[in-house]
Amino acid sequence: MLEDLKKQVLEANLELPKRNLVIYTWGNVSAIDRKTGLVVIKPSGVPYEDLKLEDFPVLDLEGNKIEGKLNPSSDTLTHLELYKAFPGIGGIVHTHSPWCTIWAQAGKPIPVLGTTHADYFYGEIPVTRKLTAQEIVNEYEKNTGNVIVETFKNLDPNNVPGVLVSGHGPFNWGENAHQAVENAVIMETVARMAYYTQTLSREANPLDSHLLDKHFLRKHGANAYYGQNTKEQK
Ligand SMILES: O=C(CO)[C@@H](O)[C@H](O)COP(=O)(O)O
Repeated sequence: MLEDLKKQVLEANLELPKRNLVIYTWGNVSAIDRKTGLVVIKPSGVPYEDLKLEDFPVLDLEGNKIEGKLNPSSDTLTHLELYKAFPGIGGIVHTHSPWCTIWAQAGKPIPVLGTTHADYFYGEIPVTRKLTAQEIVNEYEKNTGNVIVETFKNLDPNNVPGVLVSGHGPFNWGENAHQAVENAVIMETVARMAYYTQTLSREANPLDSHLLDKHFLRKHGANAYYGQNTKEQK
């Protein structure tokens, strides 16, 4: 089981440079086994081309290292806070992919300007508030996770599988590491499309809520709570 999880996380990490989401050793992917609560994450600072299965640190949700010689990613505590707060997710990815990072640095959420976005994210892609000086100085990575969880207090992370950390970059998640990376690739594409849409037309408006429902629901099923609009449709 743990070996399968390591294989999944290795493959998902190798997708990041392949999909042009990272350069050098930027970014990281992790996954969790919900039965044991064990997390496998990319080792810190290792070039993607040098990653080997035996390199992957294994931790518990409190951050105690169970296995692995190398140090876990510097973003580990952020991943762990998200696994604790979002029980439905099985994999997380963080990158500095350029288009999402541009929106994160501008401190702006990505509006739903088209059906491509609506197929994967039920609403705008939110941006967190900035961390306070205190939150940066003390437990920065843990607080980065906390500010993401705070951003989702009225949002379902299963319906919006990503966020922009203000001044930093994107975090995405999914049922497993592969789906988390797929959501990261899609969010990077949507970020670029939204940037150019707004450049072309300052009047570009967020999608009509019925169209948003239609596109998101037909892909993700009508069981989850999607807000007032969907209830009106029933
Ligand atoms: O967000 C950051 C740095 O700001 C990280 O994503 C690094 O880019 C990768 O760190 P490791 O996972 O190698 O520790």
